[in-house]
Amino acid sequence: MVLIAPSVLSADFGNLAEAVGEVSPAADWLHVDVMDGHFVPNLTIGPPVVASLRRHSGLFFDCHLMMEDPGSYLGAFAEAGANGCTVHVEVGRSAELLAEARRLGLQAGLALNPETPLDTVLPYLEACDLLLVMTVHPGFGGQRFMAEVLPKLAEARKAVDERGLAVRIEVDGGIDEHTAGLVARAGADVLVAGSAIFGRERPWEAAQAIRRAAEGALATKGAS
Ligand SMILES: O=C(CO)[C@@H](O)[C@H](O)COP(=O)(O)O
Repeated sequence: MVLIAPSVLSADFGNLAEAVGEVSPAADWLHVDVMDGHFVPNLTIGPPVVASLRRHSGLFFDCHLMMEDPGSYLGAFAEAGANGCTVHVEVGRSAELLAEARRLGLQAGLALNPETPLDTVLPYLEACDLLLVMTVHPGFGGQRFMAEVLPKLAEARKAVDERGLAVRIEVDGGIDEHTAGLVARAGADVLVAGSAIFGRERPWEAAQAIRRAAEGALATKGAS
């Protein structure tokens, strides 16, 4: 089953609760992009905004911490109502951060950038609930999908399945109704999309189109 996670990065920040409410019937999770201006050259939102949104939404909040020091904030995100927090393998201390996330009752995610080899996350798979394979360089919405990441995504799926793990594999960046089938076939089961949902006139329908494209590709894969 494929989960669709609209990314709030492309939503109207002045009207966030309404934007989230509008897309919710077609969303499984809400992807919350947290950027610190250091790990990535952009600044977005933090725990107070998550806490405010929590009062308006019952969705699973999937917080992607693009931060150099996520460990200092995991507790604040848990307190604010996050359900899952994903940290980047590139910042180090992965074992410690994943264990801390789980200790706080969060689903623990580990992300890797497009140029980061899969080997860097393999030692931590058992400590993860989610592996986030970035399909753009993190920091901004609306970038081009990097098809060169597809072999790494397929390798990640193979590693998770060979170990018999229930780790979800999420993709983020450039996902739309054209790329959804590619990533679903390569093994992704959580699809994050920002501009292809919130950037469209009818976000709810756009999310459904992405879901249909992913499920259609999986059905064809099953039949072939
Ligand atoms: O983490 C990020 C960007 O760093 C994302 O979650 C973006 O929000 C995805 O945006 P689109 O590529 O779907 O427009």
